[in-house]
Amino acid sequence: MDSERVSALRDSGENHFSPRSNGGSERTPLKLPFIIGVAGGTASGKTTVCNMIISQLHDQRVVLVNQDAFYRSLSNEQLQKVNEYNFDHPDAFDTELLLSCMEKLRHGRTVSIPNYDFKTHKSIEPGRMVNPSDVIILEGILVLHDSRVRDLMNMKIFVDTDSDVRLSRRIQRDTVERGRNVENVLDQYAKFVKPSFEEFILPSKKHADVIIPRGADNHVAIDLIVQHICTKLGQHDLCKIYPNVFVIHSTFQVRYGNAYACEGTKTTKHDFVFYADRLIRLVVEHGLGHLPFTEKQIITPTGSVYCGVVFCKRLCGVSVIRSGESMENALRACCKGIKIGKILIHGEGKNGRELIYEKLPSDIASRHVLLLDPVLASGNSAVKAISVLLNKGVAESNIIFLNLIAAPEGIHTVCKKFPRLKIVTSEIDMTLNKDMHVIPGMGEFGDRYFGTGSSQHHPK
Ligand SMILES: Nc1ncnc2c1ncn2[C@@H]1O[C@H](COP(=O)(O)OP(=O)(O)O)[C@@H](O)[C@H]1O
Ligand SMILES: Nc1ccn([C@@H]2O[C@H](COP(=O)(O)O)[C@@H](O)[C@H]2O)c(=O)n1
Ligand SMILES: [Mg+2]
Repeated sequence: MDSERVSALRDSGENHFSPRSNGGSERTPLKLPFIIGVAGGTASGKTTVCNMIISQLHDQRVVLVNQDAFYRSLSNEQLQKVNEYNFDHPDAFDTELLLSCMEKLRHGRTVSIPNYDFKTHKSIEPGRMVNPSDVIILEGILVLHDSRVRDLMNMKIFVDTDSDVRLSRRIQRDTVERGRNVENVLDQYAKFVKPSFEEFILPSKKHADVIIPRGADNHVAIDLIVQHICTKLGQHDLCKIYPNVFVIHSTFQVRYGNAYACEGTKTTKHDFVFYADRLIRLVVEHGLGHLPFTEKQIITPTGSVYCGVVFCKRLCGVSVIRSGESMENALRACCKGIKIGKILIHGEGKNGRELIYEKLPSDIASRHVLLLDPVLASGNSAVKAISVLLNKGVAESNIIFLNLIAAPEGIHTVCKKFPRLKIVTSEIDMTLNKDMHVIPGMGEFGDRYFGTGSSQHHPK
């Protein structure tokens, strides 16, 4: 399999099936599925965690593929000495077959996945027919071990459960479900399971994007993962429709910050400001990366030549009062001496927006503008603010609109009207509620950031 090509496709954001696929066994792979790998030691709760994720992704088409299905069948000779066979070694699996099945599923083809019997140690015919889906979860002790398998994944998870807990669960499970006795389980554990865990499984943890301590008991981690998958499935579509929408790379730092900033009653004003400021800084840095630049060579103190870049100097920030003012400090910290203008817009509901106040640099028409507003909801205020800038002579393509959270409705509104402007955000949320608030959202951002109003601890 050509893993370089796989990475290139993924990096270009080419992902996921169309929700309007034909539903048959051969689907048009307009987009590639979102592939999640779930590894961890035996009985760590991998299967249980996957089933919880699947049940929470109720409105997505999800399929679970178990690495166990790709165990090689034992020959009669091997069966005679089954107690000497290491089922925890990478060679126990037919990884070529796993890769070929995954590649077919990834390209929208139905595949037959073998059925494995833990009592007879053999594959049994017929296999299980698996249809392609929007999300494919590949689960097993060694799914993060082989780099070719890892390269297929958009998200890598390691379920990290205490080894004593795992051993006691394994005894329980294997004596009840896999036809073993306690002595077999303990012998196999000491001879193969534990040493292979240390040699192959534990080292693969470093490849994980997310580590789930305590497995299925960790509801917070599972909720975050489900939210991330939902966001990714929605986000990629919008980024494909509007190539000028950029969602900053969703590291766990970003999700961590968003989790705190979005949390309602438990996050104090102080914590909210801390996490919001971190996210704002990331968005501002990312937004600045979209400015035009020229290359510049300099001589370093060691006399070496360094080839760097110089960004366009004619810049200004414009904050939409009041929430947008929370982003000014981060912009000032990144661009020394930057001019900052302000716009105040009034009006709620469907009756349009009114410009109340503006103070903008007199030469704004010749500048690149970073428009600051942390929440893009319906997009009506943004449209008004952008129109003010355009009326002042700013070129649409010279505007970069920075926000922390954007609703799909706001993105549609802004991007349809202003296709040349860029939007940089840290997260595209699910939708707007009837009060035009972003869901799940952060509540009243200005009140929470500046510590005013009754909603600071009870966001709507
Ligand atoms: N959080 C948990 N609490 C109690 N029992 C659990 C928990 N997670 C898993 N189990 C049980 O432990 C056993 C192993 O879990 P499983 O999900 O099959 O692990 P794995 O797929 O990692 O081998 C199963 O019998 C399962 O029901
Ligand atoms: N015939 C077999 C095949 C595998 N095993 C053990 O299963 C474990 C992997 O499955 P989990 O659900 O626990 O992840 C692995 O540790 C093998 O030792 C087996 O006992 N017999
Ligand atoms: Mg399992």
